[in-house]
Amino acid sequence: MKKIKIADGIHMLSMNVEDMLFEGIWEIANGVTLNSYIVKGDKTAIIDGVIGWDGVPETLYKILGEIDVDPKEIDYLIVNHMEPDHSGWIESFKKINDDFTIVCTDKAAKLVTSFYGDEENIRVVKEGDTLNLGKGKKLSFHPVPNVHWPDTMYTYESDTKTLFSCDMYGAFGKMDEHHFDDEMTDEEIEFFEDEGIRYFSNVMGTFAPMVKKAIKKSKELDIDIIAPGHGPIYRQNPQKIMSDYSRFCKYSSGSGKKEITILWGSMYGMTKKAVDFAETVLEREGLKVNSLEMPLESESEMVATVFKSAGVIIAAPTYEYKMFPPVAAAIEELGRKKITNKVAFRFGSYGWSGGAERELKEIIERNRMKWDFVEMVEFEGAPKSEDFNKIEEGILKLLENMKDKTI
Ligand SMILES: Cc1cc2nc3c(=O)[nH]c(=O)nc-3n(C[C@H](O)[C@H](O)[C@H](O)COP(=O)(O)O)c2cc1C
Repeated sequence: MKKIKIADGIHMLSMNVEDMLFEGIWEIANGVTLNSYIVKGDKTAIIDGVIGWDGVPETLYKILGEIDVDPKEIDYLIVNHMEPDHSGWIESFKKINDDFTIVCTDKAAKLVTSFYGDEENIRVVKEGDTLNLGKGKKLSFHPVPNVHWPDTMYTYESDTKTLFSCDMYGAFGKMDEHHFDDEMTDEEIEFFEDEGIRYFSNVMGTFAPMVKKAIKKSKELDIDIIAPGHGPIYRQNPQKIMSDYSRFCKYSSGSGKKEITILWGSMYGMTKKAVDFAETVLEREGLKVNSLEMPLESESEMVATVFKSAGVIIAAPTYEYKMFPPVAAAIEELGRKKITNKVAFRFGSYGWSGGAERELKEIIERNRMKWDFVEMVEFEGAPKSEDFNKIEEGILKLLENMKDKTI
């Protein structure tokens, strides 16, 4: 765990986490940070904690000592969001300090009690409530429900104009030496933008309508610094992460980069022959192609890659009268993440009956995904030259339809 000074009286405590599945599902190939914040006036508040994946709370208490904060003298725990990656240390904290007040929304208060037992000292806050810590440090609270649980809120510090945004404006990706946007190289900025896409699509995407409202709410505050619960701090250009998040909301509802993702699977290489052909057509047309072979690709990467692409090709054969299961499961997952309105094209091989196409339509319909497919191509066994012609036609039509979706 590291301590990073943000301003007089405000520190970030940050730790890198790797080799685990985020939310028990998402492979985090490049790790993730958990950020906690200390605001010290006459009184001391800790905004979100970190769970015990790195010897926390012991490492947390040690590092607090290094910035002259005695954990026993922390007055307020500001719980922006009760998800245990931020609040999981409260139980240990209670063992060393029995005189503190938890500050949170009414929905979080209920969760604090059900997760960590009856708490007497909870101060429930509503929109605009304030907490004066002294020495110019004044916090205000701004609920942003369903970003990403119902309990979530922003905490804003008016002296330094810092927004502690918790999961909002977060990104995957561990931080090494650089923690602020102005310290980062262009490569690091790009890295965190990509990791932001992966984080958003995996964790926040389902809640895109509420994220839009939260962006609006943050724009109403006078912000110099955005300090999220995961990922870098934005102090040079906090507008960047706000506009990135606005764009990510648009990816959720069908727009994307000028890229095509081919989401495919093949048992004996028949559909793969057509995938290889599609790739040559797309390369000829100058498109960036992301090829995701299922089930070899991680779910995290699959969701993120489809999410950010303006066009999608599904390539899968028939298997037991339905679609090849790993591809069908991937599309179900995209449906759960509410990735809607993509323009798409599908082709695949079958032996005698077909059935993949019917299941695909059923999944798209049931999940209300509203994907707009150009005419699908099914071929018997290996693809023949007339099948390749139809596939090429489908791709060219897809590229045409993609034009309005590319941002
Ligand atoms: C386990 C298994 C189940 C299959 N079920 C069906 C089926 O229900 N209907 C059908 O038309 N073809 C079925 N097939 C045939 C495949 O769709 C066909 O072999 C196709 O060419 C496979 O394409 P691929 O090599 O890209 O996987 C099945 C094949 C396998 C191996």
